[in-house]
Amino acid sequence: AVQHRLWPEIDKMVKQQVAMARMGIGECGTGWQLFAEDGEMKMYRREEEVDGMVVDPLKAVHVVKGITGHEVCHYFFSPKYRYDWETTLEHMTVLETISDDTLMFLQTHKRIWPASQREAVFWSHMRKLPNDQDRDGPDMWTVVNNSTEDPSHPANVGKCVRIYLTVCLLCQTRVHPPKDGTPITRDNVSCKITYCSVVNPGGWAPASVLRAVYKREYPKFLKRFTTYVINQTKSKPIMF
Ligand SMILES: O=S(=O)(CCO)c1ccc(-c2ccc(C3CCCC3)c([C@@H]3C[C@@H]3c3ccccn3)c2)cc1
Repeated sequence: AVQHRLWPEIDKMVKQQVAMARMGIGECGTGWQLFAEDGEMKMYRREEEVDGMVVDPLKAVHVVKGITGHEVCHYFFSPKYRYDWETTLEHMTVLETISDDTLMFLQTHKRIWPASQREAVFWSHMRKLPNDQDRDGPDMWTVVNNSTEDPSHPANVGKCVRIYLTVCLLCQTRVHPPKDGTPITRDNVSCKITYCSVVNPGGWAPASVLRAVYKREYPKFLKRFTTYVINQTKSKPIMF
């Protein structure tokens, strides 16, 4: 099949983001602060500014029982579920279906006073990754979202300020087979989730407001999304 113009960028970005997501917090350089904790979920951020704008990188690690990495990535990637779990979303459009595992989105997010409303144009790619550490261990799944230009949707022409984001959701399924050899149920699976994101707000927004928004919204987002996947999958066959 003919390669899509974005494919080389997508492939390079996915490999780079997954390599970073797999690194422990200690290996990710200094300056990470644990800013939220809820049971198994630990959320870190680093305070960073670009041209006076807050672009604090975020890294969250979470372990959720009863769901698999494939399921987590499926519900994160598919547009048809997004309004169910993404509370700051005002509008979402699929601009282009690049392939069955790669989409281009336009999203507008609810305005966060006093900042002006934001929008994002990004490609989103879902991929199963060989578990190169442990050959017979379960595979890993990832979704990478990365802002891109779209000639038919130039930045900052309307009322919305264009943000620039890079997001990586990396999922590692763990299976604890029952001792008595009975079939695997959801009690025997769990998923280690690593969520990394860098959001450049694209235009000035008060640092104190943005940091307060990040502190409030990110823990809420990950909790709400993982709870959503648990509820969507509990009565369905396990998707490995
Ligand atoms: O993981 S995703 O790819 C899922 C697809 O939707 C994604 C997550 C988050 C965003 C996002 C976009 C804008 C903003 C702000 C920046 C200035 C004013 C609006 C925020 C702020 C951080 C707060 C936030 C955090 C978490 C969830 C939603 N909101 C987040 C975009 C995409």
